[in-house]
Amino acid sequence: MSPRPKSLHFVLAAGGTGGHMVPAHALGLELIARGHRVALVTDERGAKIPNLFDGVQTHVLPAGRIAGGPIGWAKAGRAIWEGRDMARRLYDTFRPAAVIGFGGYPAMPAMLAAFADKVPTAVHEQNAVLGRVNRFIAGQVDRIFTAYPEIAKLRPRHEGKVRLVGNPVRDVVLSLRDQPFPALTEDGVFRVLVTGGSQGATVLSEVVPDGLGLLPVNFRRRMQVTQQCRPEGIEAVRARYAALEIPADLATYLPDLPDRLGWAHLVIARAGASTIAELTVAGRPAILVPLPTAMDDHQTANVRELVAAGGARSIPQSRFTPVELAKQMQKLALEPGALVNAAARAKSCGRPDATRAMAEALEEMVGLRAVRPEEQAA
Ligand SMILES: CC(=O)N[C@H]1[C@@H](OP(=O)(O)OP(=O)(O)OC[C@H]2O[C@@H](n3ccc(=O)[nH]c3=O)[C@H](O)[C@@H]2O)O[C@H](CO)[C@@H](O)[C@@H]1O
Repeated sequence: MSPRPKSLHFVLAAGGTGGHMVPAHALGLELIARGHRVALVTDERGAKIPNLFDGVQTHVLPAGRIAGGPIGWAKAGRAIWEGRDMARRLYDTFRPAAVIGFGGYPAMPAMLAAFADKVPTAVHEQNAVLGRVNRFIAGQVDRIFTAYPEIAKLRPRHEGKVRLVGNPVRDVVLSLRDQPFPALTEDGVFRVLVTGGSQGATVLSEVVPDGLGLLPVNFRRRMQVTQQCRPEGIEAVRARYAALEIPADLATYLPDLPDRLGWAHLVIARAGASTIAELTVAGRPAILVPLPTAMDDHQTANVRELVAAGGARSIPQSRFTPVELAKQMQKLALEPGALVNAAARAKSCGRPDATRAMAEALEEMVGLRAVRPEEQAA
């Protein structure tokens, strides 16, 4: 056991989607539990996500999106510069030992300020493809934490600073790992969780109810659905499930999603990085529909490992129809043993140690603890 490190300050900088904020939050709690102090830098959206970072000092920075031609770039440049100055003022008083970026545009000014102030830096890449902001600053940071091994292969020149840790998930998701897969009986309830990531997904509202409606009636009668819907589609989804007589609990956001995950026999979802991390930590089989417009098609890249392991099926959005969904559900849910087998395979892809590994590597980076020999070899 290494000696207890002294308390330091860490700044976490994350764009405002759940995909960036959830792993930042998990790391933040771990650092606080280890006796450190944490400040969060994000945008307006990130500061409003319910139940995250309550009690942690939060700073909203202007963040420019690099898009829209020369006028857009000039506007973005001004916002980033202004954000960088604000971050430097924060660092003057907060004195961070390191600044850790989780991607997204608000991370950019925080990282630029850290470079200017010569504060040690790290980024965490949740996806199987390096995101735009992370790619831009990869050459300058001290560590690149990744969730997928592909990143080191794609960027050989950064290999020495890449650490494969996985995606940090909430403790309540971690606790699901020790629980058995929910009992499945031929006449028992079959529970389905449908989620489109932190912003929801219209295509799931349009296709899933009709797809479930095509399943054999004796199976449909046993089904219970929890579905996260976009607000504009929620009433149509409610009406469709009522017509199909499938009990469905609908919400635009599920703050208790981890409990619902523990409850579910099958998940139908987008392929955001945290969703996949949660499925693999908990060990839940899934049918995934990667978002086709995700930057560099990163959601398609995210599903590869899990699909190859047999823990999920992936359907490209262009082929995601009620008939295709029903077909895949029959294979996964109605063939004896297939679901439990897929659950075990999903679990084999989990990296439940991500948060602790990342916190330890950060402490090592700022010189608080020695690297153990087995870590050096990893
Ligand atoms: C639309 C988009 O660009 N999505 C990107 C965004 O993630 P996005 O936020 O869409 O999706 P993720 O799957 O990564 O994360 C969603 C998180 O929100 C939580 N959740 C979701 C719905 C809900 O009702 N309740 C709830 O708690 C999930 O449990 C999960 O922890 O960043 C990820 C990480 O860079 C990327 O992989 C995604 O492609």
